[in-house]
Amino acid sequence: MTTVLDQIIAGVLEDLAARQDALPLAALQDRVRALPPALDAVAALAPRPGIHLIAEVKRRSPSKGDLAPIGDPAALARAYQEGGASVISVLTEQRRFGGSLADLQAVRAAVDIPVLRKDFVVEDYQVWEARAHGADLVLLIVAALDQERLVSLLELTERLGMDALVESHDEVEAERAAAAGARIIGINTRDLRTLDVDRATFARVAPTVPAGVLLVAESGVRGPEDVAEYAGAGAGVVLVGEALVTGGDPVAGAREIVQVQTREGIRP
Ligand SMILES: O=C(O)c1ccccc1NCC(=O)[C@H](O)[C@H](O)COP(=O)(O)O
Repeated sequence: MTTVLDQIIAGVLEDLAARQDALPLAALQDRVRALPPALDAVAALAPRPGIHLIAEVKRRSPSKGDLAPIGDPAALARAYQEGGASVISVLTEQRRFGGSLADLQAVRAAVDIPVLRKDFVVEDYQVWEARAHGADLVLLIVAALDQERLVSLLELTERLGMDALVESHDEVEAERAAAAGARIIGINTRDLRTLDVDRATFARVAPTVPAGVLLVAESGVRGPEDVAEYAGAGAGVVLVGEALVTGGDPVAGAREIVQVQTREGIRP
């Protein structure tokens, strides 16, 4: 059966082929070599008494359709940074999420904290492309990659001085992420088959992630109570999209999240 993920990746690969025709890998690599080093996302997300926020620039989604008209992604990212975000996530997938590499580049130029390229990365070219447009880390979705590909993409990010947020949806995927050597593991509580969010997934899967790995709770945050729930189950980082772009005041929205009082849950 074809899943939503399969359909998204099919579109991503078509668009990727067009970009590869327009700009061969060697030329892309030359651009990357001329850049300053990537920022250190692991350091930016290091455990602390409070929660870290990865704030997302998200225009549209398969589950919700149009979320918000984001006229100026750079201004939105600056607002997130002002509100206390530690990392900015930029959805660059075009067909389903309305994002672009231009959004990524604009955000990179606007903030001085690490920037995540959030996309459906399956080819080396996309990692080089992410770095060329200023990303410091990329999303690698375990469900989209066999283990060999996951390991080799992770190695490429390291060679480029980048980090990866390795996303899992269940215990088996979290184990694969850890076995691949991921230093940042996300547990996405949105089921990729149904697109439904079940926040309880985080508390179920989190204990299977080894100590010392940065643990990110992804999706489904509606407000501070959900952040507190994820933090209580061990998340040191939350990734939030919809609630921030639809909330009306991104500075206040980000601030409200990073000010959530965390207790003993967050892992060292
Ligand atoms: O958001 C979706 O509908 C979606 C569907 C299929 C694959 C991925 C999808 N979202 C990507 C994300 O992981 C979220 O943008 C991110 O976790 C933020 O989620 P939220 O705060 O619930 O907007």
